Amino acid sequence: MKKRRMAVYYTGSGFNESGFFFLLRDRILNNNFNNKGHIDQVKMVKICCLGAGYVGGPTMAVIALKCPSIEVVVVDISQPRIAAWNSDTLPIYEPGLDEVVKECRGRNLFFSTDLEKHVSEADIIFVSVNTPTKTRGLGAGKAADLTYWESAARMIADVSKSDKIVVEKSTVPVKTAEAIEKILMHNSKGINFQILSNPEFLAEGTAIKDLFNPDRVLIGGRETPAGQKAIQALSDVYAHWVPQDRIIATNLWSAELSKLAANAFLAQRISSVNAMSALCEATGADVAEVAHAVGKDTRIGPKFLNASVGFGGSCFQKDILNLVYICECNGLPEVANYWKQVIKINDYQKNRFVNRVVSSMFNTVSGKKIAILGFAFKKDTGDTRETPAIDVCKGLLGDKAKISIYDPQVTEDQIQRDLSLNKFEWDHPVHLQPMSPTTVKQASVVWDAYSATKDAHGICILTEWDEFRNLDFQKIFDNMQKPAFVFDGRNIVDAEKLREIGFIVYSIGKPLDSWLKDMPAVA
Ligand SMILES: NC(=O)C1=CN([C@@H]2O[C@H](COP(=O)(O)OP(=O)(O)OC[C@H]3O[C@@H](n4cnc5c(N)ncnc54)[C@H](O)[C@@H]3O)[C@@H](O)[C@H]2O)C=CC1
Ligand SMILES: O=C(O)[C@H]1O[C@H](OP(=O)(O)OP(=O)(O)OC[C@H]2O[C@@H](n3ccc(=O)[nH]c3=O)[C@H](O)[C@@H]2O)[C@H](O)[C@@H](O)[C@@H]1O
Repeated sequence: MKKRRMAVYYTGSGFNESGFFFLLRDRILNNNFNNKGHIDQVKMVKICCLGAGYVGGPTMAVIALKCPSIEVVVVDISQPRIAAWNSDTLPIYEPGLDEVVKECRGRNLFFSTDLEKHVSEADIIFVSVNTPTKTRGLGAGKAADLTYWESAARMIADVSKSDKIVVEKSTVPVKTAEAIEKILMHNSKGINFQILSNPEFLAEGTAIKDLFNPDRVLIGGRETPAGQKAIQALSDVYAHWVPQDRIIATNLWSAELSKLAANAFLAQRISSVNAMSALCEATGADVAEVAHAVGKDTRIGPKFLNASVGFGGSCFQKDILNLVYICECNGLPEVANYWKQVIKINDYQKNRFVNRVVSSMFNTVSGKKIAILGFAFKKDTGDTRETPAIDVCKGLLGDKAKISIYDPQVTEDQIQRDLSLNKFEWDHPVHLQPMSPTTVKQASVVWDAYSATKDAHGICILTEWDEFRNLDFQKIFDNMQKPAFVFDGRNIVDAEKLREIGFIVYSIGKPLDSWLKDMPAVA
């Protein structure tokens, strides 16, 4: 069967476009034929990924682990990031990642800054670069900034000497593939490029687990024979470990839009439960009980219904803003406003939390020490992009609090940077961000929860790190100013036990402490 295909598509000194994808497919499946139809020495398929970040790094490490016959090179314009990937201290913290990288690095997984060499040698190029929210010009504050994507596409066009499959791994606006195609084809010198959309659904903190066992792998491509063959070639990579029924093929635009839709639906669930949490506090209902009862309906399901201080992370807000912009550009203002509301409720939830802290503490936190436990946007990651902790800290600093921050994975430098950067600046490659942002003097960063809480008037729990559940709260209470407050933005502490110790406790969406009931309404 494979011999016959090769005989049909292999055309002497070169390939037509279908021939390239068949050869690629055969190589992925590890059968290589020369032009006489004999098996050649195996020439490895080469994958190159542009962007060694939270997505590029773990995704490529798992492909390398699961496909030993494929050479995977991850390249980046940031030299320090590549140096870190080649060191014992990887640039991102992700459970299980060290083990995967250690097993493959130097075998069939490589990290390099030599973009042009590896792009020109690759058969499949993943592009996993930043797609931040635009801060200036048309669509500022909403549209995706495709600067990094465009420069990656131009470089691919410039250095390529052979046919390539170019895979959109970054989250991009619908129809980006069309723009990328234009850039690639314009300079193609007769080279055949096939663009695929293969959005990534991993969540940070569980990236390796998600990549090992994805709910689905989505591959969108052109509905032409060459497009379909490119889809097949990429599915063959994933088929090394992902069951066939979880690999979904669609057209390009469905794949691009599905990624934005999935993030919008997930964020919408959180805003829905957070909106309910405000009503629970007003009525005496308990949001955990409501979420449990609602989630028991199999049509709704139990996941992603934890009320919180607000969602964070690099993508939910960015991708919804992008979706809103696309709706507006397509003349759909009602649809745009519908999704905008998800962000508005998230902002409301963060403001509500800050107002609750300030109003509970006699309407001022000026000069008071507030301990911040957790700064990352969720547990098991050191990532702080768009973390609700930034807004909460800025809100408290705005009311002149002194804040003392502890997070097990986030460095002081990162926290200071986050508190001084302007909105959306954080989402550009690190080496292009402002070099030395001004230090926020009212904020200090310490290395354990007990130092953070010593002499504090209140504690805000902003990340659900497991270690915060098991703190010695009696010891903490003894070392705090009185009355001592705990504001639990993640509902992880046992409020009743803390009240027995003497704390005044606020938990999101739970019946209010009698102290808080008399406080002015918050919004
Ligand atoms: N972080 C996450 O959990 C997820 C992110 N995504 C999407 O994946 C994309 C990447 O996200 P992250 O990995 O989190 O970003 P990141 O900021 O961690 O990594 C992006 C990397 O691309 C590099 N880069 C920028 N321009 C480049 C170029 N022209 N050539 C080579 N490298 C270049 C940067 O230096 C940076 O290291 C974004 O579109 C994001 O929306 C999708 C799913 C999950
Ligand atoms: O495109 C992306 O970047 C990714 O965005 C999210 O992943 P991530 O942001 O890493 O983490 P999530 O677990 O989704 O949490 C996002 C935020 O929502 C919060 N959250 C989550 C769940 C919940 O019930 N309540 C809640 O407040 C988390 O604390 C966190 O701040 C999606 O879950 C991934 O599928 C997607 O690939």
